[in-house]
Amino acid sequence: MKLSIIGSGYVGTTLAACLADVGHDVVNVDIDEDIVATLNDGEAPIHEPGLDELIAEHAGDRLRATTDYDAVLDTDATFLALPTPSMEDGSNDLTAMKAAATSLGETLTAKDDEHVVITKSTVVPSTTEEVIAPRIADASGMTVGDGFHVAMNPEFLREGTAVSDFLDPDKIVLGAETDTAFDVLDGIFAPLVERANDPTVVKTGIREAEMIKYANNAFLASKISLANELANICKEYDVDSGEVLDAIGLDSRIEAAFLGAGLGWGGSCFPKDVAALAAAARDKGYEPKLLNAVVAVNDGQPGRMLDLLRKRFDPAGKRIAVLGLSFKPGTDDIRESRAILLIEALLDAGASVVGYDPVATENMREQFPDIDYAQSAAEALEGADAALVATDWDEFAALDDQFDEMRQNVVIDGRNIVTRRDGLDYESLV
Ligand SMILES: NC(=O)C1=CN([C@@H]2O[C@H](COP(=O)(O)OP(=O)(O)OC[C@H]3O[C@@H](n4cnc5c(N)ncnc54)[C@H](O)[C@@H]3O)[C@@H](O)[C@H]2O)C=CC1
Ligand SMILES: O=C(O)[C@H]1O[C@H](OP(=O)(O)OP(=O)(O)OC[C@H]2O[C@@H](n3ccc(=O)[nH]c3=O)[C@H](O)[C@@H]2O)[C@H](O)[C@@H](O)[C@@H]1O
Repeated sequence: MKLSIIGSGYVGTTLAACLADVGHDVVNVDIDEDIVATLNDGEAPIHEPGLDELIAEHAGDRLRATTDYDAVLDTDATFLALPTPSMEDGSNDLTAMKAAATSLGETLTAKDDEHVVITKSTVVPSTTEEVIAPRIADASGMTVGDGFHVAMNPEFLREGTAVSDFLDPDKIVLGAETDTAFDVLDGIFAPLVERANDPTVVKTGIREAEMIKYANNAFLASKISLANELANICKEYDVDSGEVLDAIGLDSRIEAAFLGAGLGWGGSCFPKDVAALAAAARDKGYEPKLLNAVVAVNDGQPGRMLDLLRKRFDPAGKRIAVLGLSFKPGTDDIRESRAILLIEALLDAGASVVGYDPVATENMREQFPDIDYAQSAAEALEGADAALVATDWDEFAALDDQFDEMRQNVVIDGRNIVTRRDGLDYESLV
């Protein structure tokens, strides 16, 4: 099939490369000329394992990019993969979605046959039908179900494993209200389903599809916060939380994934999506008590880590190494990284901070240009009074002699990853 994708960030680019790889002709439309040029040069505009290879293979053939919305005219369906960031009150900022819907509608006036518009972005229930569709209709002069159709296909990929998550998903959720829209969705995903490891295809309504995405992320974030709360209680009773969480994860009703206790969840999605779901609930007069608590537990973890440091000494004037700056291992993305909160708190307390991360240093330097950055964990530890471990990069598990170069031997581990050994004043957050 011929497909267009508006927005070429983490999701749009992965979607484009993977849909080209399963045999579709794909064009990416983005307002960012640099991204378009990079894609047309056969390179990935973002860092994701496997993405460079797919783009190099298909660019100029089944995959191309442009800033010109007219490219959608030669396609059967358009995905909207635009950012939906948080506003002050937590609700979605739909500026990009609205702008793209209007541009798309204006373009579709020149299209003779029916077109299907698929929301890929994470949006609260009713957005596709009440915000996106009316804008396309107004700008195109067409009506939903006659000229164009809308659908919703939420995305569950994780950063760092985006390509493999997309090509081998647990489930594919297709939300639509018309047979035409379902037929097009079937045509798009059939080659992927055939190639993947037997994913379940969930066919549902548009609002249900929108909600499934939030429910998925809210559940995962809640699971981590519950693990953190249990681990915090374990710590009060000198109980090994790792053993407890590993054991409960053996229960097939609980399952081991996302029980990793520690500094909590960050990234571009969990914080934004839990906030948007809570705001959407409040908008309808429902106070989301559990979601509020899930956020509160998460927000409390960095402060607990600082308390463990303060138990040793006042950080004012001390040199503190922050190991790990990205929001999780395997990515250079620092959005909502817990390390940011640690660095802010350390600077407020008058400490001098040296940060180290295998790949995220340059991104963090933009946010904190005035702290020190080390080229290696060993360099960060040299002369430091304490080390705070913020991200579970594998290389931190292998640190050993490097700790001997610290001025004081305090190691506070926010991810339970450092190998404990004699000679360290080691304490895990949980
Ligand atoms: N990043 C992730 O891991 C996941 C993100 N999502 C959701 O997918 C959506 C997109 O997220 P990302 O890809 O991370 O965003 P992103 O910020 O990486 O990329 C968005 C792209 O849209 C482009 N853009 C903005 N306005 C435009 C317009 N009017 N016309 C054309 N292009 C425009 C930007 O230049 C940018 O390249 C969000 O709703 C997000 O919540 C869902 C699952 C995973
Ligand atoms: O909606 C999204 O954008 C995506 O959000 C998450 O993906 P992502 O944010 O890339 O990364 P995760 O691996 O889920 O990690 C999120 C945060 O939770 C933390 N985490 C994860 C797992 C765990 O056991 N403990 C824990 O603290 C990580 O350190 C990280 O800060 C979801 O896992 C994806 O399914 C979803 O598509």
